[in-house]
Parts: sequence; structure tokens; C-alpha cells
Amino acid sequence: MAVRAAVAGASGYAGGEVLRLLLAHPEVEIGTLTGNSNAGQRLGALQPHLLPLADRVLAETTPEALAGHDVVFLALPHGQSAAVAERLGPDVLVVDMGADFRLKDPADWERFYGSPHAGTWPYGLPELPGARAALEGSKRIAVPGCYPTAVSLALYPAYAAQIAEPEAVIVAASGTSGAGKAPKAHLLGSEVMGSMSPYGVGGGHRHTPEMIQNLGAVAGERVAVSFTPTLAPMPRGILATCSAKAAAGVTAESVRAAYQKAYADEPFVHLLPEGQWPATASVHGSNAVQVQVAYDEAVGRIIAISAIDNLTKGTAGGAVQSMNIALGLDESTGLTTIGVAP
Ligand SMILES: NC(=O)C1=CN([C@@H]2O[C@H](COP(=O)(O)OP(=O)(O)OC[C@H]3O[C@@H](n4cnc5c(N)ncnc54)[C@H](OP(=O)(O)O)[C@@H]3O)[C@@H](O)[C@H]2O)C=CC1
Ligand SMILES: CC(=O)N[C@@H](CCC(=O)OP(=O)(O)O)C(=O)O
Repeated sequence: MAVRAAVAGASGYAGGEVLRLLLAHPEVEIGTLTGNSNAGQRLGALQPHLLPLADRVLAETTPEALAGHDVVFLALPHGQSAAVAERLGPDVLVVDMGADFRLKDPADWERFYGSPHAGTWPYGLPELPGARAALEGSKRIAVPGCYPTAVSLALYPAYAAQIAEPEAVIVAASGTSGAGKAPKAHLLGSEVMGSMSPYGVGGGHRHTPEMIQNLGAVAGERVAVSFTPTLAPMPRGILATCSAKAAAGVTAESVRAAYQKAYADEPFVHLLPEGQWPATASVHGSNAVQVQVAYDEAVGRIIAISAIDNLTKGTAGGAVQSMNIALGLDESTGLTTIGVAP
């Protein structure tokens, strides 16, 4: 019997991407779609690339509209998921693509998001140690932020192998879809095209505590993180360049061996051959993650670089991958590692 899935926030970028993936998922039947300001609109007017769903009309985002499904994906702005989720019942699998249930420390949540902490759910980054076991059979999933996905997958093998000191410096570039579809002046074409600019510099970005949480759990101690995000003139993609001071005795060979061990059996993470570097175009529309790592002997630092599609592995692909695990399906069902580069 098909898994019936509803999508709240179907008019947005994350909601649209999860629908694109669910349309290709052999076990899923797409049920109710909801919006906010666009409730009552045809999906075809909002997501014209989703042709098979063009005549669906968006309902209001209410627990009543979302009832009666096996899975509900929430692609809503931060702070909007908890009130909906708590009325969906314990037997429904709720997959939150927002931030509401990612952080464990209520103080971190309140500092970066400015509202009371709603709780913590199993974290939808299956590649992290212990994550798959927590997702199996779970009825609640917190999908990671797009930057924490890229950064955690670039750096966690170094902490798992205890070859890096507990401090990391990260500079990551994101495509503009990472900021959502709602109009904002700094996302105008005239502002973004032909220009790159950082934001949230100096510890101000809300994804910093999520990275510290993920890397610290693997390292077994707090990992200090300096994170600088950058807006890049492209619609999709994240390129994360991460570095950490190498532990004593580390060599180029031991660094590579740590990453080979971590990613030998991962269906979506591809450790590139030596000399080849991650590129966002290579993972466009795919759930793949490209990773490369090098040891910069001159400064004694490990340099780990990853590329993802922020909307696919960084949001909707990670959500579907985690749903598959929770439902006991093959983890790769409905997902591809094939990109659409020219
Ligand atoms: N874009 C990305 O790369 C990533 C996004 N995410 C997360 O996914 C979630 C959605 O992001 P994204 O799709 O980019 O954002 P968009 O702005 O593109 O979409 C937001 C969606 O939420 C709806 N919405 C807006 N306000 C409310 C409200 N007050 N109550 C209920 N629904 C509302 C909108 O409906 P309408 O259009 O009808 O008003 C729209 O469907 C966010 O939590 C985001 O952090 C996570 C990782 C990456
Ligand atoms: C380019 C851009 O603006 N990106 C967003 C991150 C989007 C994302 O993954 O994260 P959330 O799910 O936490 O919103 C930002 O920096 O806020």
C-alpha cells in the first residue's frame, strides 16, 4: 500500500523540491498540499516545473487539512512547525524541514531564533555516527540546515578519526534559493548577479550552534567553529571550505585514510579521487555530496571541501532519505546521485 504524504509549505522552494522528489518516489502517493498567502492558488501557477501536480489547489496550513496522511513534510518558516506538529498525532511521521527541532540546547535555540525552544527530534543526517539507528522507526525527524549538512559531512570524518584539533574555520558559499522564495531586497538580481558578499560574520549565523552540536558529538568534546557564509550568484548549491588544525603526527596518508574509511559504504557521499575538487554544478538536482580532503603541511591544517545542492541533499533529499530510513524502506528509494550539469 502506498505511503500517503502531505506537504505543508508547498508553494516555497523546500516544499517544491520535496514534491519533485516525491513524484519520482515509487512508494509515495502525494496527498494534501498547503500554503499560506498562496492558499487557494493552483500549484501550476507557483511551481510550473511540477507538471503532474499543476491542477492541485493549495489548502490552508491547518492540522485538519494535514490529517489522514502517513507522512507530513513541514516546509514552513522557522518557528511555525511546532504548533502544527503537536496536533498531528503520534502515529504520523512528521518530517520538519525547518529548524525548530534541530538543536538540543534550549539556550542556543533562544539566542539564535529568539523564541521558546520546542524540543529536539532525531536528526536527519543519516551519515553521522548513530543517526541511522535514531531514525529507524521514528515518527519525528528534524532535517538539518543546508550549511550544517555540507559542513558536517566535510569535517566529521576528521573528528571521528581524532586527527583534528577541536577548532574549525569554515567559509561556505550558497546559492540564493537557500534564502527562500519570499521577495527580499538583497536577493534582487541586480544585487546578486556578478557579486559575492559574506553575511552573518563573526559567529552571528544561526547554523553555527548546529555545526558545533554535530561536530562536538563526534569529537566527544566541544568544537569551536568560526563560520562565514557567503551569498553566491547561482540559484542552487553550497560549496563549503572547512579547515581544522591537524593533531600531532598526522600525515596526508592518514587524513585520506580517515575519509576513505568514513565514506567507503555511503550511497550518497562521494570522496573524489585525489586531485579532483568538488563543484556545485556536479550535484545540481542530485542527492550526492562531493567531498575532497587535503593536508596542508605548511600550516598543519586539514582542508576539507564539500559540495551539495542546498535544496536536494541540503533539504528535501535529506528529508526523503531520512523518511525512507524511518519507514524501513531502502534508503536510496526515489533519490538519485545523477546531477544535471551542462
Ligand atoms: N531553501 C533552502 O535551501 C532550505 C530551506 N530550509 C527550510 O525549509 C523551510 C522553508 O524554506 P523555503 O522553502 O526556503 O522558504 P520559502 O519562503 O520558499 O517558502 C516558505 C513556505 O512557507 C509558507 N509560509 C510562509 N509563512 C507562513 C506562516 N506564517 N505559516 C505557515 N506557512 C507559511 C509559504 O507559503 P506562501 O508562499 O503560500 O505564503 C511557503 O510555502 C524553512 O524553515 C527553511 O529554513 C532548510 C534547508 C535549506
Ligand atoms: C543563502 C541563505 O540565505 N541561506 C540561508 C540558509 C538556509 C538553510 O538551510 O537553512 P534553514 O533551514 O536553517 O533555513 C541563511 O543563511 O539563512
